[in-house]
Amino acid sequence: MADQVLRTDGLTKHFGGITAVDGVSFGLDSDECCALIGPNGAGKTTFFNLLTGELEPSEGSVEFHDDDGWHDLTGLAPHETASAGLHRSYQITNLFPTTTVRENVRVAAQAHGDATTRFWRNVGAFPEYVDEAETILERVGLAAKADDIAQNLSHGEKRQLELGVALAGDPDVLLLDEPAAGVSSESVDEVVDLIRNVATDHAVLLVEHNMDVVMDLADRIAVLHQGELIADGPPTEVRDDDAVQEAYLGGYDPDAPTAGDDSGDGSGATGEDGGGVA
Ligand SMILES: Nc1ncnc2c1ncn2[C@@H]1O[C@H](COP(=O)(O)OP(=O)(O)OP(=O)(O)O)[C@@H](O)[C@H]1O
Repeated sequence: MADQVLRTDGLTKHFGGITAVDGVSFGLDSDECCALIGPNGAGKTTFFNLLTGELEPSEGSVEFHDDDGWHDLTGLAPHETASAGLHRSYQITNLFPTTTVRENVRVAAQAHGDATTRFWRNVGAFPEYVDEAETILERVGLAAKADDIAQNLSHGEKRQLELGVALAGDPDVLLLDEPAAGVSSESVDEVVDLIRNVATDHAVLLVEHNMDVVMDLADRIAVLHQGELIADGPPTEVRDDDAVQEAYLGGYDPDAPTAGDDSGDGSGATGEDGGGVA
């Protein structure tokens, strides 16, 4: 078994009277693709925000492991957790819409590199970041679109680019927030293949409502419900867990025909085509 790269201990976040994340102790191995699932309001986004430092925990800790051992990330700012090796893609697109595909990745690479405060200046002076961008675009399947303007990409391609942006700076851990959300059913397989590829050399923690994607990709599933981790284990075991069925999956059947809108309403798990099953 690989070593852990990330762990939380008793991680908790209160918003006034609401406990969004409630004493979560969780670990992620360096070679693992783990899915974090749960109904709307379960605390998944808050948990991500606590990991990256976008929110400060009320209690508990976040630690990250590298060659020098464990480091306490609790309460660090997002740029500090990113420097440590924790990168995130967002549910809401986070691209520079009017610049090129290459430039989106180049800026991210340079922001994580030494020239942090100069990332808009003089591209020619930093060819290594252009090279890094080219390599990443190759990997995410967008090399042929490098000169396209980001806002002109299809939705699926924007998801590929977001993954490319998250890969810039060579993180150890990728946190992916609904990477298949809004992607048409024809393109979901491409996104799944891409994440599977990226997961071969990164630890991946993904939030995803599409249970077909989750069952396809995840080595392990962690389930949040009302801020608490109610299950954490192998996919089939978690899928068949009574508490998980009741809290979220509500009769999810991988073989059931699916129909309906592409996004689902997020209140329960969806099949590949977004057919509600809750
Ligand atoms: N900034 C905030 N202020 C107050 N309450 C918040 C804040 N952010 C989240 N919450 C509350 O915390 C709880 C967890 O929300 P969170 O967005 O983390 O859930 P989620 O599992 O990501 O949901 P979704 O699947 O809809 O994205 C919810 O009750 C939400 O209303």
